[in-house]
Amino acid sequence: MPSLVRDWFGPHTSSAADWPPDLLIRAKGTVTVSVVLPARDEEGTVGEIVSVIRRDLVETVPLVDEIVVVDSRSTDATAARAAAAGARVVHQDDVLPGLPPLSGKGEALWKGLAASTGDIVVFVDSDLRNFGAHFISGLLGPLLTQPGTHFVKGAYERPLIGLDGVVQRGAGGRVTELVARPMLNLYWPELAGFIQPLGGEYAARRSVLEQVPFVTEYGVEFALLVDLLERVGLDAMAQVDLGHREHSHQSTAALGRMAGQIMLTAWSRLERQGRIVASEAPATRLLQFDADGEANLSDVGVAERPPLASLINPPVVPDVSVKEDVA
Ligand SMILES: O=c1ccn([C@@H]2O[C@H](COP(=O)(O)OP(=O)(O)O[C@H]3O[C@H](CO)[C@@H](O)[C@H](O)[C@H]3O)[C@@H](O)[C@H]2O)c(=O)[nH]1
Ligand SMILES: O=C(O)[C@H](O)COP(=O)(O)O
Repeated sequence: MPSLVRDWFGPHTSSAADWPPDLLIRAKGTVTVSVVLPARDEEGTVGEIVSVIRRDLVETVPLVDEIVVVDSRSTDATAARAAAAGARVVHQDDVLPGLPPLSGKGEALWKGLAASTGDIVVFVDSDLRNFGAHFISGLLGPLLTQPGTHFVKGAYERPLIGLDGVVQRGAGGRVTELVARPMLNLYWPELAGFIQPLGGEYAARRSVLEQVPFVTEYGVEFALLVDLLERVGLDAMAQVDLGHREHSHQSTAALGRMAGQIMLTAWSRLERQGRIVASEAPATRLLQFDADGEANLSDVGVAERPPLASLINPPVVPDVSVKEDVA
């Protein structure tokens, strides 16, 4: 391991087993904790996740003060299932309704940050199939016990589970391995020690989350790592091993679009940091061919919400980059 990463990795990597809830409840004091779950068409999993959080981390040990599900334009029973399980459900486009709506996961998280109140915010995906309370207590450990830690990312083994149910251990996280990890190593090698840079489970202090922009769509995790490195420094960032993680896999074509969004996000940070001077902006169109040779054109452009703290004093108009029209 390069020494820069090795020096960070040991002292900043722990395991969920190091942070049992009954130890954390003593450290919590008056600090409040929100769990925010972005959810687009997750009726099959969101209710169970919310139920486990309520049972284990609200009723058994009062570690979590608020559970907010951000319904991200679902067309199924996601909102009803989440509400029935005891979450407060907000609809993505109803939060800060004066702003023009943007789309995707990053928008759902930013709206979730705006709609929640906890001093610490834990983000958890709603499509997890093996969720346990340790996902949340593990992420809270360093934040509740170490004042200098501001951001904690989950790490795990990620299987790839085929439609036939065959499990390939360690083969999940295809965009992580083929795009995000190489990009981080090339341009932000300090971040190379994060085992799962794109994982959807992470927690941070509100005071810090409100100071950084949120990229929309699937650019949000990559941008948060790069922007938080700049804002709080590597020493304030940590990771916790949460065991293994199973989720719903997207198709290869959908992951191609995710990869495009992440590449554009990386490009935006390189440009902002003055490390590339481009003669023209990259295209945001992605042309993909299916098995029958049919061409499909998508827009993989990402937009950006400004730091939430900047909205307290208007201008209320967000810093939104306009997506290219692919029609
Ligand atoms: O428009 C959207 C798209 C997704 N989601 C939710 O976001 C979570 C993650 O989305 P998913 O489509 O399952 O992403 P993955 O294929 O699992 O992508 C991985 O990589 C992404 C890019 O970093 C991360 O955002 C994800 O959290 C991470 O799991 C799920 O709860 C979704 O319901 C929304 O709320 N709105
Ligand atoms: O994080 C990733 O790389 C993407 O979510 C893809 O994950 P998967 O290969 O496990 O579907």
